[in-house]
Amino acid sequence: MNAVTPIPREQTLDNSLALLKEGYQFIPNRCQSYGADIFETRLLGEKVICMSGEEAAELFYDKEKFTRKGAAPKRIQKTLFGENAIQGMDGKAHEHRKQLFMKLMTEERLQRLSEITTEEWRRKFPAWQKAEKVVLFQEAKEVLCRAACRWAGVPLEESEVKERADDFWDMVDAFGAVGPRHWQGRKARKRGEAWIKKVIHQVRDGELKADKNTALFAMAFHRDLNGEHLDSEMASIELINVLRPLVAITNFIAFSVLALHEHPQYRNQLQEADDDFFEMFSQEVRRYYPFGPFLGARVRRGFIWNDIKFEKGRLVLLDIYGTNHDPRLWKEPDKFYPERFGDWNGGLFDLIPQGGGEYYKNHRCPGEWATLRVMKASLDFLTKEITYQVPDQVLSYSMVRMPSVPESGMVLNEIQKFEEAK
Ligand code: HEM
Repeated sequence: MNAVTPIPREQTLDNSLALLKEGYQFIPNRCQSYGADIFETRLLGEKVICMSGEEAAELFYDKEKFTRKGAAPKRIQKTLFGENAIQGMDGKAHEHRKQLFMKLMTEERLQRLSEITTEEWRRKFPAWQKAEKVVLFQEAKEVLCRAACRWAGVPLEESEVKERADDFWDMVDAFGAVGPRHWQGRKARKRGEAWIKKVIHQVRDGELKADKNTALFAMAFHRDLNGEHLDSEMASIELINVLRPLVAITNFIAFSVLALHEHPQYRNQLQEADDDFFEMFSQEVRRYYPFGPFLGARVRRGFIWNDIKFEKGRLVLLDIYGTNHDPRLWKEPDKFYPERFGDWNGGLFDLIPQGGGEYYKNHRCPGEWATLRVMKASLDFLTKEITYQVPDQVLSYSMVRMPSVPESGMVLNEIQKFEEAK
C-alpha cells in the first residue's frame, strides 16, 4: 500500500457534505490528490480512516484487527441490512451464522436458481412482445422477486409481486440517501419484515410446509450457538438478507444491458458464447459499474501498521469502487473490457464489488456465486432468446447518487423472439 506518513489528514470540521457531493469518487479523489492509499477525514462527526487498493483490502479483512460491531450506522441497519443481523456480527457467532447462508449455495441449489431465473424471464416474454416498450429495471425487479421467492420457498401472490419487488429494491436504494428516499426504504423494511415474519410463524406452526433445501426452512429452523432458534424477527431479517440482494441483482442486469448497448460487439459475441464468456462479461459488469461504494469496520484493538496508528474503535472505510478501478490491478481500468478476466487469477482482494477475503470465516458476500448465476441466466435470455431495440433515452448514470442506477431504467422496444427476428 502506498502509505504516506504521517497519514494525510483532511483539515475540515466534517466532510459528510463532500461525500454526498462526490459519491463514488470521494475516496479515490483524495487518494489521488494525497498520492496515498490511506488518509484520515471526519464524517458524520467522527474521525474516519479511508483506504483503497488490494493491500488495504487485505488489511481490512484481518479479523484480529477489525470488528464489524458498531460499524454500520443505524440508518443503514434500518433500511439495507436489518438491525443486529449477520453484517454486524463477529467471531464464532458470525462464522456459525455465515454457515447458514453458505449451506444454501450448493451446486445443485445454484443450478436450480439459474433454471428458475430463466423460467421467470420466459414468463415475461408474451407481454413484452405486445408492449410498445418496457422499462427493463422494473421488469427485472419483478422477475427476480418472483425467482428469489420461489427459490427461497416463500409464497408470493401474483397480485403482490410489484409491491414486494419495489420494497426489496427500496431497502437497497435507501443506503446512500437522506430524506424521502431514505424514509421510503425504512417503510419498505417495516412492511417486508412484517410479511416475512408471518411466513416464518406459519412454517414453525406447521401451517405452511417448507422444503428442507430452501432458505425459508433454513432460517425458520436454524439454531444459534446456544442451541436456540432465531427469534422470528431475526429469522425474518436473515431471510430478507437472501431475498433483498437477489432482487438487487436487477441493477447489474440493467448495467449489463447498458454495456451491451454501448459495446454492441459483445451482444454478438454473447449470442454465440459459452459459459466462460458469460462469466467474464458478468465479472466486468460487477467491476466496472458503480454499486456498493465502500465498506466499514472498526479497529478491534489499537495497532500500528506501516507507521500509521490505528486507534481502538476508529471507523475505517474500504474503498470498493476505487479498488475495482485501481490501475495497479486493472489495466486501463476505465475501459469496459470483459476479456481482462480471461487470465484473472481470482484474487481475494482485487475484485471486491461484493467484498473480499474468505467466504466462510469472514464477511465476504455469501451470495456472490448466486449473483453470477442469476446474471448469466438473465444475460443468456436477453442475448440468445430475444432481440430488442434501445430507443432514444438518457443513457447516463450518476457517479454521485448511491446506489447508482441507469437513469432511464433501460427502456427496450421491438422485442421479438430471437429465432423470429432472424
Ligand atoms: C447485487 C448483488 C450483490 C451485491 C452488490 C452484494 C454486495 C455485498 C457486499 C458489498 C457485502 C459486504 C461484504 C463485507 O461486509 O465485507 C455483502 C454481504 C452480504 N451479502 Fe451480498 N451482494 C449481492 C448479492 C447477494 C446475494 C444474492 C445474497 C444472498 C443470496 C447476498 C447476501 C449477503 C449477506 C448475507 C451478506 C453479509 C455477509 C456477512 O456479513 O458475513 N448478497 N454483499
